[in-house]
Amino acid sequence: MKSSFFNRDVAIDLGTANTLVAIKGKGIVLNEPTVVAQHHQTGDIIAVGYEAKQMIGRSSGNIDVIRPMQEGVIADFETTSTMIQYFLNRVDAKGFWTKKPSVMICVPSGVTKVEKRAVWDAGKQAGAKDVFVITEPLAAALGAGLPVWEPTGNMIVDIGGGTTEVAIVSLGGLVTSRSIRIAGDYMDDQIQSYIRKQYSLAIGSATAELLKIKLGSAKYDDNRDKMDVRDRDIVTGLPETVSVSNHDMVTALQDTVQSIADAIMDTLEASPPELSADIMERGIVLTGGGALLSGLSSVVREMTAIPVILAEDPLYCVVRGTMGAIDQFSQLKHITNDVEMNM
Ligand SMILES: Nc1ncnc2c1ncn2[C@@H]1O[C@H](COP(=O)(O)OP(=O)(O)OP(=O)(O)O)[C@@H](O)[C@H]1O
Repeated sequence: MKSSFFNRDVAIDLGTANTLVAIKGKGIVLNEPTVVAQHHQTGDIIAVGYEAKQMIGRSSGNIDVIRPMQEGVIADFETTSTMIQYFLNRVDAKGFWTKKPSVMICVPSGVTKVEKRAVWDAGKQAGAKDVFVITEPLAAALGAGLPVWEPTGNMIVDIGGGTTEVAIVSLGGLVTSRSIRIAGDYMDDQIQSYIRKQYSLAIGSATAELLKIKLGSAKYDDNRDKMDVRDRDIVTGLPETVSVSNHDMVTALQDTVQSIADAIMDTLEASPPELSADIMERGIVLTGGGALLSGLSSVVREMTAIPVILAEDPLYCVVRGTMGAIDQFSQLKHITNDVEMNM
């Protein structure tokens, strides 16, 4: 059923690590890191997105490089709001709409009413006609193509940058959900502290992320090459090169993987027996960038004894589902609080 509310529809996935913007009929038109660089004294915006991410760890005292979303919550209201406006204006500059668009923004499930309101204000200030807010697990489930409308339990596990959101969806709404602050950023932190402890080397978060993506896995993989990492030795203070192996990565990441499996089991235990029986049969669907960690699906399958399916294009499920929620808005607004409009 199509809604008549929207003219030139825009979907925004406001993620801890990345912000994506999609336009109906055009697809994803913007995909940038959720990072803003500001002048320390004046607060003027110097760079947003990729340009700002390059400045992390490299800026002078005059520039603050901020990640305004952290651990699934809006850590910096004003900067988040300015960033949304900046991204919308940038998309608008490409001339995608002549009339004011309607915007559906996806936010982490942990955000408060006040934070939702701030997001809503930002959309309005950027020139949106109507602003709608949807919570992340529902968007992820829609984007992964789960049959959310059916009277059957579907489990979605969205492993993003700041949070892992585990939810059971049935009949168009979240029946039960859990959000833990253990996801991609936490994996990077674990890698940084492992390398510091094991090799006395202080590496930055960007290097840790690179190690995770290129060498990391949830289980040992002897086919992976080692990777040389050069940074500052914390004892001598001099530059040093160490050779990091896949075994190092698995050891560094094992607690994170265990925590994700525990969150899945806790959510299952809290769900009505009929729904958990559905999930045990149908399986768990993984979305989000963190789900791309090599071998994660099979390790979670071993730990939970439930089939695990990695969604197609896990990094794009949330924005795809946010766009899908626009089409299904008339249905959603009657049955769930996970989609709200015009606060
Ligand atoms: N191939 C990969 N292997 C492991 N991790 C990856 C891979 N590709 C991306 N990631 C990680 O995925 C995370 C970003 O995922 P995503 O864009 O889904 O998060 P987000 O939506 O911004 O965050 P959140 O959902 O917490 O708000 C980052 O931590 C990134 O390092």
